[in-house]
Amino acid sequence: MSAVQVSPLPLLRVRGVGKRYGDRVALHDASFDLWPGEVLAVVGESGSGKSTLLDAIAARSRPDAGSVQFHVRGGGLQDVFAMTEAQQRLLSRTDWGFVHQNAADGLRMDVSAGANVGERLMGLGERHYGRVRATAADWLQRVEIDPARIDDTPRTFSGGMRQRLQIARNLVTQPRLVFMDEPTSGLDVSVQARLLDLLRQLTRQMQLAAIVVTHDLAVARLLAHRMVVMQQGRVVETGLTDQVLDDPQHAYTQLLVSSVLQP
Ligand SMILES: Nc1ncnc2c1ncn2[C@@H]1O[C@H](COP(=O)(O)OP(=O)(O)OP(=O)(O)O)[C@@H](O)[C@H]1O
Repeated sequence: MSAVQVSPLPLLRVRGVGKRYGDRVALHDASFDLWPGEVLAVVGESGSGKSTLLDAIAARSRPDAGSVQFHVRGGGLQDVFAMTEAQQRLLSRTDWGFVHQNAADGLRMDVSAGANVGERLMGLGERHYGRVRATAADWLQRVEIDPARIDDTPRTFSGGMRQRLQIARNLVTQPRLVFMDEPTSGLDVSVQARLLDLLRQLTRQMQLAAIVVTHDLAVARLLAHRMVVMQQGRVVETGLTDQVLDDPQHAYTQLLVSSVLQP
């Protein structure tokens, strides 16, 4: 499985990104490129710096070192941290999506499923109620939620449905890049499998680039073209997913892979 690289410029360029919390180095010198339509998994054990990396790249927290550049529509690579807050917010509402591990963090729990999806469209200036509702109903269907539930709030949804609704809310604006933080963990195994299938299908159909943080190598295997392995805040190995998983080079990756094979 390899990504199609049609653009001469990456969608995202991460260089030397680092972050400390007091004396603790949470992230050190992370660098990689992400290409349009490419899914990249970030794997590593708990505390290895995966979420710190994701939050820094998604401009949710400012790194202490390094740069993150995004290929904006109709422009070149632009330094995300040189943008104004308003520009960053616009990116988050349009070209970027963020799928949280806990769906409640990415949804408005007290408004209807339809409004959760439609709200992002309205944020982009769509004012026609009929169109917003029709698009929301269409997206509910795409994520396998019965459109008859459009007026129900996510509080009445199961964990898997909430996560699918969060995905619909993020994808309705046709973003080019979606950040996902452990999108399937905390769900039953059968629900996880269905969600993974859906994510795989949607990322392919929409030619969506994604950065998926996961501690689960099976998630990386199924979703990602390429992967980054982190240990103690450092990227210790990167490569095509199948290559890294079938022939890990770094001792830590070998340990991760063998611990899955021999539970
Ligand atoms: N707000 C914070 N204040 C202090 N230390 C932090 C903070 N956030 C993270 N850390 C530390 O930074 C390191 C990396 O944490 P991070 O959450 O990025 O790891 P992770 O790989 O995402 O772990 P997990 O899979 O458990 O979420 C850890 O040592 C953690 O204790």
